[in-house]
Amino acid sequence: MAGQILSGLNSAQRDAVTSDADVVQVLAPPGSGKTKTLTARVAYLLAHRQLKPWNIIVCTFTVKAATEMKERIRKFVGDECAKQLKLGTFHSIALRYLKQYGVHIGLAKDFGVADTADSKAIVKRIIRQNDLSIDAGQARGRISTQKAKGIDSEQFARTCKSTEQQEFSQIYQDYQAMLDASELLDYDDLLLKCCTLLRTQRQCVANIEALLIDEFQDTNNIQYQLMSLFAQHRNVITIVGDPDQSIYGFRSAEIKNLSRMRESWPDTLTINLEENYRSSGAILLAAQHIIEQDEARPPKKLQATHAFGLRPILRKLPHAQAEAEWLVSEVKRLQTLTGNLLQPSDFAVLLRSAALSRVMEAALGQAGVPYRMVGGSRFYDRVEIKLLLDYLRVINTPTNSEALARIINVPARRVGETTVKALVEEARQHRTPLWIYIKAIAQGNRRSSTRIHETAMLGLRKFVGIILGGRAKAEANPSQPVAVVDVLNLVIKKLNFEKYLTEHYKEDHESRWSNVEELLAQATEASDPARLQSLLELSTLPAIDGVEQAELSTKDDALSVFLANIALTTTSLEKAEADGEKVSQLTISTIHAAKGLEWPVVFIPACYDGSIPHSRAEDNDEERRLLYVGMTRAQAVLYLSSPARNSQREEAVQSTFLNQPGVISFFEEHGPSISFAATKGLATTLGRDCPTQSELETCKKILDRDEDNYWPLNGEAPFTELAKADGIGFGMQNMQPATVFISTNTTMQQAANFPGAGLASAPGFTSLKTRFEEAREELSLAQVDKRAKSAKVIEGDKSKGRKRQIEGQGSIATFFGKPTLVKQSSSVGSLGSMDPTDDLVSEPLSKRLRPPLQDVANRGSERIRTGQGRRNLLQHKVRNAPLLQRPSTRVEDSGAPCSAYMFLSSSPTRQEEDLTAAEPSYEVVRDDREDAAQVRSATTFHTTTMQKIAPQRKTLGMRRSLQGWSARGDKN
Ligand SMILES: Nc1ncnc2c1ncn2[C@@H]1O[C@H](COP(=O)(O)OP(=O)(O)OP(=O)(O)O)[C@@H](O)[C@H]1O
Repeated sequence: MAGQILSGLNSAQRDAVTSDADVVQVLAPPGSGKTKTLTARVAYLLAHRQLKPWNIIVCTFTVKAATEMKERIRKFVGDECAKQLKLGTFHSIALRYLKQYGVHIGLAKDFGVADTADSKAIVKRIIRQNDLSIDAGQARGRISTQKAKGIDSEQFARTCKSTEQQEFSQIYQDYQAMLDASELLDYDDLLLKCCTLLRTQRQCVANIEALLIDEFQDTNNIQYQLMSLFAQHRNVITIVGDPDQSIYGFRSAEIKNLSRMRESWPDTLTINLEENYRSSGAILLAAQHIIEQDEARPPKKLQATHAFGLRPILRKLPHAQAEAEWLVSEVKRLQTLTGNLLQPSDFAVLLRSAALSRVMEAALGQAGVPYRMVGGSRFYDRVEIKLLLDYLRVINTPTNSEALARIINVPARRVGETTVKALVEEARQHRTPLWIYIKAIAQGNRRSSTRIHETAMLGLRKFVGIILGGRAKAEANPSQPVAVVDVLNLVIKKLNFEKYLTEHYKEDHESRWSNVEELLAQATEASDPARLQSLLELSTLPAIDGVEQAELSTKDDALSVFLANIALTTTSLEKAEADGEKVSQLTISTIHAAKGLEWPVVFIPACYDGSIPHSRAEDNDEERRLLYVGMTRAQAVLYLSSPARNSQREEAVQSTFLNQPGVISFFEEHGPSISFAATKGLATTLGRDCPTQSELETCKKILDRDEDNYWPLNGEAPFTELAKADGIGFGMQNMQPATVFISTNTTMQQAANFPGAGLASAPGFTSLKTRFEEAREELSLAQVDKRAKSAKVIEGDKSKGRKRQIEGQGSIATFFGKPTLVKQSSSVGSLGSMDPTDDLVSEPLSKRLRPPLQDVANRGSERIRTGQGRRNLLQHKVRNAPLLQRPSTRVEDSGAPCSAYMFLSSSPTRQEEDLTAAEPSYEVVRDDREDAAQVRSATTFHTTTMQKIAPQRKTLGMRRSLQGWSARGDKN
């Protein structure tokens, strides 16, 4: 049995599993097998040391982790034995003890558990009753913080000094008294009371022979105390953790608990695991570089067991929507070019904030990529979004009685449930739509047979007023299309929606408001006349002789079309779910909720300041660790990206963590070329069978664009967008709403006067086409030059046949399958001592794959323009199309520098305060509240989102839009 348990473990892991030490700390970086080791140790203690399962406590951080661990242990020791383990979250184990022994500390036998909503309601009542000025949400949070520190209401009362503290202390005491009177324990109490129990009734845990804890770095003070109390008789403790992955400081997690433990048990044996079994060397190297920016952190070794693999990607995009579309095109490109070696379930999009998912969901939906949300709801399922959409639905179609009944008293306006029921029934009896019926009552044109209280009548009038106001707004200017965003803004204003969210969702109102901001951004897009027109054109069916066709117009139908798209989106999601389809799905998750998980391909979009590090984060080091956790979820391919403008159209600056000197040298600027060798490498890293070369060749033919070369590397708009501005086959009205730069000495005014093709002939205007031709020529000359140099460096290079290798990118062939350059999985490459200035040929692989620092500094547009790239590993081939950087400030023919870049946007920019980056609203709840229901399937096959209608999308991803350019590029 022991042999079976230990097989597949490395020697450090075996040492940890079989150690005779009483107290063992296994400290190790991500993917080094901590959880695997802990699981094996439990099995070992049961099988080899003959401990009884009911005498072992195993604490995990989430229910999911507990379930997975039990499953793994079951495989070693059988179902019966595994079932008897005390295995679960801290909260669930505490609850078991309190249920069984709580009477000893005066707990009622049938005490209840107050959930978050109950707790909030109690605090609110106390504040109202005492007419206090403290914000209820904050007070609830403070109570929880105090409890997490093990400070009860009486202890707090003894120490408080200021009036403000005394006020809070009063709330804390009253709150606790109310819980006690109702025989309720809140989540924090479960831990606190369990501590009290185990302190006073030590014999309750007299049987405990061993205690094991996963994710120890995220334990808080009270959990630490509980640990000591569980183990108080034998003091046999094994913990696994990684200080670099401590990301719950904002929930009072104490990273110091690790050193505290060593002080409490000086004989603690610390075992470090250094080998990473999850990620490719390149991913580890980049992640390591990021985490090492924290200088206070003790240096640690991290060794890759996989080959170097594909260098992670740090991609710049012009705006959030482009970022989402690029992401989807990369998913499809990778999936197709690897011959379906990668399935959608192999991809994860990890977000700093839940609100960021809206743009991603829309793009995935549009492309028909099935996805699921981990630990949260899809965007349109979020309460605040559903509510606002219901208002828009009723404004658009007041006879939608279903939606009307849902919102008539939300936010609460004293139209109680009984009144609503009565009104619905009366309307039904009179065969009148509910709206017509209540409007008549509210306007005094009809009397209800049920008595409606005066306050309810006021509420009803208010509601009718909002709907009528919305309708009036929608019809305000009969000659203009309905501006969906104006109607939505009106509803938000009339409902005083931000205040409503603040009052009703104390703990996460900011992230909910961010969702509202996202919906506003979407409504803004939908209000753009050009987009509306295209949408209507797409909706219009061909005329059929003899069948009368209603004519749709942007003027009257904007709101309907907006809502219909959302409805179709959600309906297809629900249908797929209802059909119980088991489809491979991409995962969208917050980084917090992704902890402990892994995927072959990981995207971390929105890497800009304000998002990560988060604008409201108090601890930047914790934000960096969060990025590190996200990056180390990736096994084979890691994409980081940042838009120049976020979804609110505000300027976004790439994350400070990624802007540090040297960081760029760990990343590619674009997605990888997927050659046969690259696919073989991916298959090796993932332990999968590789499709044959001919299968891959067939797959390749499906794609028009087999490289990540649509969006320029510098984060500006693609050439196609510029071409539109230049009138090359596109009308100005079809322009991307994003930024469009036009190098010209015309003024903004002139540009406005010369829409579309007119620009090209405006006096003094240098055609974009001309500029790009010039720039392209410059580029190709520089690259021909560079290829010649590179050919000298690496004699006999045979890579000419490769599709393209973007300048500066290490050859994929060098990453996989070439013994001289690649360490295969059997060889372990240390990542500890890389010097980026070392020479290419004589140094270890990981050094060779990094550019020299001086070149790194030169990267970006200048490098591409002049062709001075970092050293290439093998001969490269210039990319075939339009990865051109836009010409930077140039000297005009006249000799005068042309610095007056025009900045045009076809849709208005919004002025609102930055609320994009919200606290994650669906992070994993690390206690018993989390359950399987938090992983929601969201299979999508829809292609009906607003994005689909955007004309410029026709050029995206799989379709080649600039055949002429590509063809010419190929000749280079
Ligand atoms: N000795 C080993 N040989 C091969 N694979 C291993 C070994 N140890 C762990 N692994 C694999 O490495 C991956 C990561 O393991 P595990 O989840 O236990 O790591 P972890 O240290 O807990 O990671 P994290 O801290 O990121 O949650 C898993 O796929 C696991 O099966």
